[in-house]
Amino acid sequence: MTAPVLEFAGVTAGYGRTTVLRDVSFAVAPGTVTAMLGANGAGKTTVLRTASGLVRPTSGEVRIAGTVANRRAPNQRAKDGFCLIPEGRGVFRSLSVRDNLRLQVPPWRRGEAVDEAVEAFPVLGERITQIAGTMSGGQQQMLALARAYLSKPSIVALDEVSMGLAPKIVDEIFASLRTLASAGIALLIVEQYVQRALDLADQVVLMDHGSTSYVGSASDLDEAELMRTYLGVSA
Ligand SMILES: Nc1ncnc2c1ncn2[C@@H]1O[C@H](COP(=O)(O)OP(=O)(O)OP(=O)(O)O)[C@@H](O)[C@H]1O
Repeated sequence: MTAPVLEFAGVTAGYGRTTVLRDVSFAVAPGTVTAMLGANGAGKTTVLRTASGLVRPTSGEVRIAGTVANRRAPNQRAKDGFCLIPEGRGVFRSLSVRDNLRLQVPPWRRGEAVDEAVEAFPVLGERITQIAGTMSGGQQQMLALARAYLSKPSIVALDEVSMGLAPKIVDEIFASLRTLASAGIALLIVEQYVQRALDLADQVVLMDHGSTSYVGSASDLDEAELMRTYLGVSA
């Protein structure tokens, strides 16, 4: 069987003396979409930061492509196939769209990279010479997704990519996420639009006060469990 692209095995982690994640375990299979949901402060961003190497576990293991990654630095994890798109994007704001795309790939791929990205993300084709920082938030987000697409990672983790965007733009972002998924890239999505995330997801991880309260298929998810996690009420 192929190893999960990302796996947490009993991970406990936090900031300084503050423990945020407690005994978190889940796995993302290659080419699948996982939605990580939970109330504000439940620890979702901390999971992504721990996966990317910005936060180190105090116990448990983070594995990327079947190899223990606890001691691997963020740039090494990127080489191992893990790509994080943080809240607030990840584009070079002072460079053009074209240069943002070209810089994402090694020199010998630069010629084809722009065409490849524009084919998958046509919106960028109309703006290829525009300075990234002058584009709208949604367009910049699309550029960040296109950059991720070009680096051909095995998994892209996304933190609230639709934050603050108009609904029509959010639709476009979700269409782009489908493009990534259909290219065989696994996704780990932290998203405030719960229903949209569920529509895309194969698996759901529910976070509740730093622990998982549900890890399983999206279709088996009990609505009462979801309500409990978000609202702290028993339905
Ligand atoms: N740098 C930090 N130092 C100390 N505590 C932090 C730090 N960042 C986050 N925390 C704490 O960790 C807990 C989990 O935060 P985290 O951002 O992971 O949650 P979240 O589920 O992503 O929430 P939200 O949906 O509000 O972004 C919170 O109690 C938060 O205050």
